[in-house]
Amino acid sequence: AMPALQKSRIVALSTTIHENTQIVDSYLAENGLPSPSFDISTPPDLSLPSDIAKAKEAILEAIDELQTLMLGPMGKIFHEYAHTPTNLTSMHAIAKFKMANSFPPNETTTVAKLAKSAGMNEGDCKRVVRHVLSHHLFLEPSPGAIRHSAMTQAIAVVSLLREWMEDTSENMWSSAPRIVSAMEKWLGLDEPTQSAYNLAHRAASPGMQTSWILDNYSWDKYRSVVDVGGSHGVVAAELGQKHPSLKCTVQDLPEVISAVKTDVPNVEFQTYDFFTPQPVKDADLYLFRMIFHNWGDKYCIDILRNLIPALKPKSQIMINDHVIPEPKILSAYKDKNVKTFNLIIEACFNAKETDINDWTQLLKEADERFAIAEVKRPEGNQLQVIDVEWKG
Ligand SMILES: C[S@@+](CC[C@H](N)C(=O)[O-])C[C@H]1O[C@@H](n2cnc3c(N)ncnc32)[C@H](O)[C@@H]1O
Repeated sequence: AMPALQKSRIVALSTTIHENTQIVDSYLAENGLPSPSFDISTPPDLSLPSDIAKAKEAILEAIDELQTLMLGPMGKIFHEYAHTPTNLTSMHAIAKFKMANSFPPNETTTVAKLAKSAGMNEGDCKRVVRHVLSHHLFLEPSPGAIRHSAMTQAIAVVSLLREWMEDTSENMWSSAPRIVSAMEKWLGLDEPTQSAYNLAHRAASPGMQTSWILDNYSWDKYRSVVDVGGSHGVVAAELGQKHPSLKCTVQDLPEVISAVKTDVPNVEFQTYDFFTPQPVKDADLYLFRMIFHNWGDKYCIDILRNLIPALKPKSQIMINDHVIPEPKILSAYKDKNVKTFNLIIEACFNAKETDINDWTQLLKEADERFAIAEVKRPEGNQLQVIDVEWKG
């Protein structure tokens, strides 16, 4: 018998792209949504139901691998991998000079006019515009005419996006060139280079939604919850609203608590430094959402030990944070995001992302009575939940 013809990897990938693109396309057509383009008719964010989002993920994963294979080893390094710093330079300029905000979405401008309203040197402006045009930020419908693309419009409309771009370029990536020197110089040291850096706005980014923990816990069985480092009450506000009988306390540093604007129903805000003993005794649940990843091990241990005097037998501790998945669980495409974040937090805080073995070790080192009851990995969410029970 003839051996079955084996599809090569690149053809298998192109088939994945083809089939899943059809799924996404039919969904958009059936729901009267615009087909993605660079035009400003494309909204800043397209939310898809989970089965369609899965097809989209499959496309992106396959494209990523196919692109790497087609570039080849040297091509990948020269023409893709090494380009990141240049992208950051133009991202910095776009955000800093508010270039996307300097003319309205429906108008056409020129480099000269854009430079003037953004307060830039014309030559610099031209170089930045040329670079970002190659990434579909701005469009050039005819030579010299500059219009908004879907991307620059998103930057203009979503002010948090522009702020995030500026913040990332200035505060995070500015330390990138020094990470390797630091690795060389301070082998394994735990000190944060910067503490209490408020990343609360990241809570809104895709994959970090609060909805999973809100919807998948029987909150009604608790009477009191303390959200340690709870910022402006991202989680507590919703808890207080949905479960009025629950007593919610949000704790954070004075500068964060004093900026809490509105009166949030059923939520009490309290100034507290988590490197000092926990003042709220005997709560049913202590929540730590995106707290530990900012700190090196010895600081995490300190935070945990400061909780002990407040705990009663069977107190619950919920850790909602990044847990590095076991090798091979994520696709290379998703893994890139996780590992990038890992380098960012090393750059900013000298902290590390931890896998489940590291978490187990860390809790044990803090105190043998911290017992992991369950680890949950909500689908489509970058944050996992580690349920810990106090065996005191
Ligand atoms: C990444 S944010 C997480 C905020 C919130 N838990 C969430 O899930 O969106 C870290 C929070 O820890 C707070 N924080 C930093 N150092 C602290 C300290 N020593 N005591 C209490 N809170 C602190 C920060 O102000 C910030 O609100």
